[in-house]
Amino acid sequence: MERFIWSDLDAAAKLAAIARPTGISDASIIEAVTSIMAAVKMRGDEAVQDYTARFDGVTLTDTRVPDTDLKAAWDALDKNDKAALETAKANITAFHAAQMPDTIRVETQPGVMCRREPRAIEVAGLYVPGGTAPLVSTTLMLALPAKVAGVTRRVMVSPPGKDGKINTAVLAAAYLCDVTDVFMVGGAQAVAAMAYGTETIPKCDKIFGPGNAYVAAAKSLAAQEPGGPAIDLPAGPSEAMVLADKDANPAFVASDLLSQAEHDTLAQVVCVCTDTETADAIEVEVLRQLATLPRREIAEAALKLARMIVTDTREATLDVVNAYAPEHLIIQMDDPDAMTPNIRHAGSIFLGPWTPESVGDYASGTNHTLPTYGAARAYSGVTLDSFIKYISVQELTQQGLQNLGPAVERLASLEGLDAHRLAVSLRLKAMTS
Ligand SMILES: NC(=O)c1ccc[n+]([C@@H]2O[C@H](COP(=O)([O-])OP(=O)(O)OC[C@H]3O[C@@H](n4cnc5c(N)ncnc54)[C@H](O)[C@@H]3O)[C@@H](O)[C@H]2O)c1
Ligand SMILES: N[C@H](CO)Cc1c[nH]c[nH+]1
Ligand SMILES: [Zn+2]
Repeated sequence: MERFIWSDLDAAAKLAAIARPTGISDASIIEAVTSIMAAVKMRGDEAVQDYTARFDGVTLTDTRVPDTDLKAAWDALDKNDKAALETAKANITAFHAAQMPDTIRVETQPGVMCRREPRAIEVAGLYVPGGTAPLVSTTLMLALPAKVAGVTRRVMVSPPGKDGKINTAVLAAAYLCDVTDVFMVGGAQAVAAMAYGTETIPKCDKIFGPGNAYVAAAKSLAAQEPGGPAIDLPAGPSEAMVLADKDANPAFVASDLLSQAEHDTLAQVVCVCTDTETADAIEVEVLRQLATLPRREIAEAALKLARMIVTDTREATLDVVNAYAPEHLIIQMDDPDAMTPNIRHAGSIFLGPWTPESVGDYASGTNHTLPTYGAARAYSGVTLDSFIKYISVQELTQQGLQNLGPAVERLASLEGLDAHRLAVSLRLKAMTS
């Protein structure tokens, strides 16, 4: 891991020390994704099939997964796997159901009643990654809140494997979470299909979910289209920042760093440590654990982008966090929760030695679809609210319009919009005639 002593760095060197990998925003990725999206817009399913053959290596004439396959996948699942999925489902459902918003009602002044009513999105497109690992858990993280929110149509896409099928455990999870439609499509072509609609894949109102650099680029391009879908958030290759002090367990810290490094060659992991000896021990542990991992080639590539930043105070440590805005922030320091109020930017926080990052990835109840690449400065991860929008409603009594009308007439006049003013004036006049 490249090492930096924070207090030795000037402002520019600090920014360089916490720079994101450039590969994610490569012009070549944007160019490739732009042409995939244009082709799917023009040629629909035919283009989706061409790209599936090119990128996933399978020729599919029908991408829809029949409902009977979802049930069969669930029935065939090992009972311990079923139990684990059910535990995750219960916790994720409980945490997201508690986020259900109520109608807000305010009488802003006498006779002027305003309210805000929640409504679920009608058609949600859920992207479940499957390029290098079948992310069974992402099915739960997207489909459960969508169902709790009341989304009518919950459309899931995921890339097919070399056998021309979606991984069975992903299909079983789709059954458990009551997904309404499943299609075997991945990458930018899947996002394009949900953005524009094809002969078989419905056009979605909003597209959700994480993915690699191609998926993330496709979502952001789709959101820029006039009349295009909304998107949840920029959720690209995974990131973790672990904060450690002299008492942190180096093996625990290393395991959290590696758990995100193994996701993608473009994943970035950063350790911020207040003690040089502990930093050394963490690096030794990273190499020791790395050697045991089946996905060590991916993790090894990601570790080339990794950073070890040595700070001398808790305040300096917090400065690094807020400047980086990590997707995951794991705090293995004394009194970790005392740091939370001073953290302005992070997707999800994991406090103390007994909270490995993996619990949030799978089953604590929080959502693992989280903002990457510094987007935590402005975005939250997926919540129940991501599947909900709000309609505002107002109703005035006669007295209400008498009270408020004169202000509205003045404001309309200030803007030179006389029809607006008249809509009030003629009603006020009607009250007195
Ligand atoms: N931020 C989050 O909340 C979060 C959560 C889970 C996973 N992730 C990230 O999701 C990603 C999953 O990536 P993945 O690759 O395993 O699966 P994926 O499903 O995101 O991507 C696979 C697809 O990428 C496309 N693709 C691959 N190479 C291509 C190329 N050269 N040109 C065009 N398209 C190409 C293919 O269509 C393939 O089907 C990882 O980066 C992981 O870190 C992020
Ligand atoms: N760490 C990922 C979010 O960046 C989520 C995930 C799914 N499976 C394992 N991990
Ligand atoms: Zn993970």
